[in-house]
Formats: sequence, C-alpha cells, structure tokens
Amino acid sequence: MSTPSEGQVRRRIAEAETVVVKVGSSSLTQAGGHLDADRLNALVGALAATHLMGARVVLVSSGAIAAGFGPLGFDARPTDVATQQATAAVGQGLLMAQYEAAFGRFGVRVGQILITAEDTIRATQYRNVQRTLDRLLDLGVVPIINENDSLASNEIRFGDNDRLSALVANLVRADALVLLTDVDGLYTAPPSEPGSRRIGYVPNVVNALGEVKVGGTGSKVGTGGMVTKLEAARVAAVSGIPTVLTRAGLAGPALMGDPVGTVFAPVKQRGSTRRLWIGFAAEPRGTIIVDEGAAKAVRGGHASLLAAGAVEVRGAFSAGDPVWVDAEDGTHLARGLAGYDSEEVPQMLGRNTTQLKRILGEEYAHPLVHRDNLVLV
Ligand SMILES: Nc1ncnc2c1ncn2[C@@H]1O[C@H](COP(=O)(O)OP(=O)(O)O)[C@@H](O)[C@H]1O
Ligand SMILES: N[C@@H](CCC(=O)OP(=O)(O)O)C(=O)O
Repeated sequence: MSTPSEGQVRRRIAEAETVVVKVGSSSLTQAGGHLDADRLNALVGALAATHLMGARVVLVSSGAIAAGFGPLGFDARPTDVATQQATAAVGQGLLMAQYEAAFGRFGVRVGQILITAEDTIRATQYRNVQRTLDRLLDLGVVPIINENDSLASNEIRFGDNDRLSALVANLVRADALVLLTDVDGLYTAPPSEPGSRRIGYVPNVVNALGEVKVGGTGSKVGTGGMVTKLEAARVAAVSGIPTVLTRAGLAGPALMGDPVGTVFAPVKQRGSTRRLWIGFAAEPRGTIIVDEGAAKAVRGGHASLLAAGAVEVRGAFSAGDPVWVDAEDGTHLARGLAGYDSEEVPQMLGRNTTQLKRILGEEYAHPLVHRDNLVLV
C-alpha cells in the first residue's frame, strides 16, 4: 500500500461512515479534576452534528472517576485501585446522565457499554460486544463506551481508554479514529519542553514511535499520556484505520477533515489486522518458549516478554498473531500477540536490548510480546 498524502488521510476521516471518538478525562474536567459540563456539552454538539449528517458515531469516554470523586467528598482523584473502582461506580452513572441530557437536546439517543479487557479475550464475549454495537448503530443510537472500571481486575485492565478505543474502532470496522485530549496534537517532545513543536502528519506511526519523545499525562486526571495514544494510533493504523489526535475543543474541525491536530495514516489495507482484538479469541499460531527467569517475570503479570528470556520459537506466525508463551517443561504460561514474525525471532533469542539494537538494529529492540498484549492463562 503506497503512503497516502496528509490531505488524502484527512479526506478519509471527513468521509468516514463509522467513526470512533475517544475523549480523555483531561478534556472533560475543570482544573480541579471535576467534570466540566460546558466542555462535555461542547463535545456533544460536535458529535451530534456528525451523527445528524449520517455518520455512525461511537464515543469512548473516560471520566467516570472524575465525575465520581467530588460527589463522594474527595478533594482529588483517588489513587488506590479499590477506591478508584468504587468512585467509578458512582461516577459512571453521573457521567451517562450528563451525556443523555446533552445528546437528548439534539434528539439523539445514547446507550452505555462497559467493557473489561477480559471481554476482548473470550470469543463469545467479543461477538456479543460486536453484535450489540452493530445493532445500536443500526438503531441510530450513539454507543458510549468506557472500561468497566469497577469490575476490571488490576492485572489486565486497560487503565486508560486509548487502546480500548483502537480496539473498538477495529471491532466496529470504523473508517476513522478520533483521539481527543487536552493538547492540540502530537508534539516532537512533551509540550512543556521548550522547542517542542506539533507534528501535523505521521505517515507511518510504527516509525514515529522511535522518533518522538513522549511523556506521561500532563494533567491530574488523565492516565496514559501520549504513550498510550500513540499505541492506539498504531493499533488503528495496522488495522487500516486513520487516526486524528487533537484537543477536544477542535473535535468539530477534526471530524470535518480540517488541518488540525495530528493525523496518522493507516499502514495496512483496511481490515487486514483485525486480530489485534480477536487474536485473543483465535487459536494461537505458534509458541515462544521461555527460560525460568522470563517465566517468572511473565507469571508476575506486569512484564513484557523480552527476547533475552526466550529460548525457542515454534510454528509460523506474523507479527500481531496470537501465540502461546510456554515454559521449558511445556506448561502454557500466557497467550499474547507476537511483536514479530516467527522468521524474525530466532536471531533475537537470548539477546538483550542493547545487543539487539547493536546487532540487528533499533527495530528489533522491542519485546517479543508486549505486556499489554499478554494474558496469563
Ligand atoms: N510528545 C508529546 N506530544 C503531546 N503531548 C504529550 C507528549 N508527551 C507527553 N504528552 C502529554 O500527554 C498529555 C495527554 O495525555 P493524558 O493526560 O493521559 O490525556 P487524556 O486524559 O486525554 O487521555 C498531554 O497533556 C501532554 O502533557
Ligand atoms: N475509565 C476511567 C478512565 C481512566 C482515564 O483517566 O483515562 P484517560 O483520561 O483516557 O487517560 C474513567 O472513566 O475514569
């Protein structure tokens, strides 16, 4: 697939029949972290206009915790998981009430769907989510999705909604993904750093990941920062979906294809890599066998599988395919999505990141399976 021009990518976004829009907590809140009704209403105005022009709009909205902590009497967003989960339980209803009222002014119905990362693993759950979303869209409803914060287990929660939104875009076969945040685009470095400048067009997000300096959240309420947004843009790109990233106040122009924010071109034909979501449900295509140290790290639940701990690779798979991660005695430890094609792996086995960079180049310095794509069995 030849690289499209920025104008072509923006046109595709403007002409999208199905669009997934993700809005972060930082764009829905006031400085103190509480939900900001004016900002929410302004966003809904832009989305309702797109919907009323005939597009199928799915909204992935954060903000449950932001909406909940004030009414619960907390001064700031809670930091421990149990209180966050309880706060989200209170806030999610309040958040939806605001959306219902705001969309209601335009005569648009909304429906709530709460998803856990586990729902992305089980085939039946996956199909249920997909069927429900399709039906809601057929009925002219705007689905509003959030992670099911109150139930998600700590080990495998998305935590931020960026990656979830890319998976949803994949699931509803979206034509465009719109990531709305509190900064007007991707910068060459965190915008607080002097000299950093906005990048208007990223033709290949996979390459851009190495070139841009990204940092974490710039607000008290956001979670993922630019790292997870780039990850989402990557997942969308390899699913054939273009992404535009900008500030929530520019949602309207971004949806119209105006030159705002940062656009990311798709790097594959549409629909060719749906496995980023369904891969978890599909049968693994191969196996990566790991040594004792790596097995321990993987079992711990938070580590990526690095080439340094891998001893053997079996089967034929492409990057993005589901694979087993097995211990040397044959026990299944985890399922994950491979970061590399099976043919690329043998040269990487047993090598640490420095060696990989030096011997094979920067592009081989990534995990064999990133922890976000690894699920313990
Ligand atoms: N290279 C970069 N370009 C733009 N923003 C960046 C970059 N690196 C870090 N950031 C930070 O990421 C923040 C957005 O992420 P986050 O606060 O998690 O937002 P959200 O709540 O919308 O998910 C920005 O406010 C900015 O401070
Ligand atoms: N699901 C959580 C979202 C967590 C969060 O802050 O996400 P984000 O603002 O997208 O970085 C909520 O609704 O509060």
